[in-house]
Amino acid sequence: MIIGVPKEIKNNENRIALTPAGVVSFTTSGHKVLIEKDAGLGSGFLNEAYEEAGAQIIESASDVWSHADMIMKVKEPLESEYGYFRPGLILFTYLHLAAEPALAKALTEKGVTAIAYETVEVNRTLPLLTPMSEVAGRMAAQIGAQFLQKTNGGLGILLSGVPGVNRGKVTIIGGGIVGTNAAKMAVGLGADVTIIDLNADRLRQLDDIFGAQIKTLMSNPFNIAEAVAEADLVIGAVLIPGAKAPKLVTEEMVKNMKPGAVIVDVAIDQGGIFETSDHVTTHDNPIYLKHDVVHYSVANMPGAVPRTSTIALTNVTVPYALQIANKGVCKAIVDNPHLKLGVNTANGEVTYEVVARDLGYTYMPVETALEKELASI
Ligand SMILES: NC(=O)C1=CN([C@@H]2O[C@H](COP(=O)(O)OP(=O)(O)OC[C@H]3O[C@@H](n4cnc5c(N)ncnc54)[C@H](O)[C@@H]3O)[C@@H](O)[C@H]2O)C=CC1
Ligand SMILES: CC(=O)C(=O)O
Repeated sequence: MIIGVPKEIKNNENRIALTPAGVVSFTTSGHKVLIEKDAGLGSGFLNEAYEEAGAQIIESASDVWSHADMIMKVKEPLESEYGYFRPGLILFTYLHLAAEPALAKALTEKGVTAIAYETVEVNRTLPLLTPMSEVAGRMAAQIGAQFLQKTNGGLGILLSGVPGVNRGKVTIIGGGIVGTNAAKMAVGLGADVTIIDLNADRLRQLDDIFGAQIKTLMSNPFNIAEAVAEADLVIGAVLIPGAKAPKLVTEEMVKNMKPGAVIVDVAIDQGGIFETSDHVTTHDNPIYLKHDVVHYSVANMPGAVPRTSTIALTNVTVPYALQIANKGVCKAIVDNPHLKLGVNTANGEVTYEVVARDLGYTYMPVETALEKELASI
């Protein structure tokens, strides 16, 4: 198979979908890898390193897209890339389609087999999302601390406090991978941390991990309103896999926050959990003020720490990509039901149920969408 890796074009997206080590995994299995020139530079990987690993460096994005059987990316394709879509093309990347209706339309109109990293699921865990959630969760506490500084528009609070002065209050909504990693950093910074989740077992696990260093609360509108009003920093970390994020924090709750308090809505890639985080921001211009509250809603937070993130991401994506390359997409998804859950579109159909529901498509199981192809393997 020919695997193509274009340069990421999203604002300040410096990750790349394959490292030179990843290239070696493909070339030793007999595949050909095309890397767009300079695509690895942001992560510290030179063109020469890819060539030494056996890849071919290609000058233009369009040549990478048009010659590859499978495109590996990090972020969802942007509008300027939709023109490269064609029937039968395999796309393996983050998609977050429930928040990207135009992309869903382009993928289905062009018959792309699009496999989303974030919906590959193993025993109710999301192995291809986890490492980036670890990165974004850890960043969320650090970014919150930064924007709480008066000089950055915030309240002027040091999360640790100092002897004789209260610690800053951090409320984390969603206690999964992002939430746990945000809590680790916030506890490390000395903050007063509350984690809210809907899953009582998850709250028990968090209590076991952190003990008296955190408080836990069941997720309901009453508890959320109270914890949000008290907080200096609120981190949004809820996920319902594949689905548009629920708006758990209403505009009224945000109005009750202190002027200069900070919201970091990590869940913005699925649409965000705050009614007021109504648009995505970029690393170039990461914040805006609404009701005097600082909102940070960057959808590619790990793109700012690309060296760490590229290695962490490709550690987990390459084994799945190799299965697709070695077996072809149909045999790979038949053999691996976890990977099958990643397929969001195929042959013009939306094949992930909650994405279809949230975007108003008729859901078609992937076995039905790829019936003919599956019959011939
Ligand atoms: N902005 C960015 O750059 C990045 C964003 N993310 C996003 O962060 C979000 C969280 O991801 P993970 O932590 O990996 O997900 P996860 O699945 O590990 O955790 C989600 C948590 O939300 C909880 N939850 C569900 N409904 C809830 C409710 N109504 N109230 C409170 N809690 C509820 C679940 O019980 C679970 O513990 C996702 O949207 C993910 O795509 C991840 C990485 C980077
Ligand atoms: C998860 C995701 O969308 C990211 O790492 O950018």
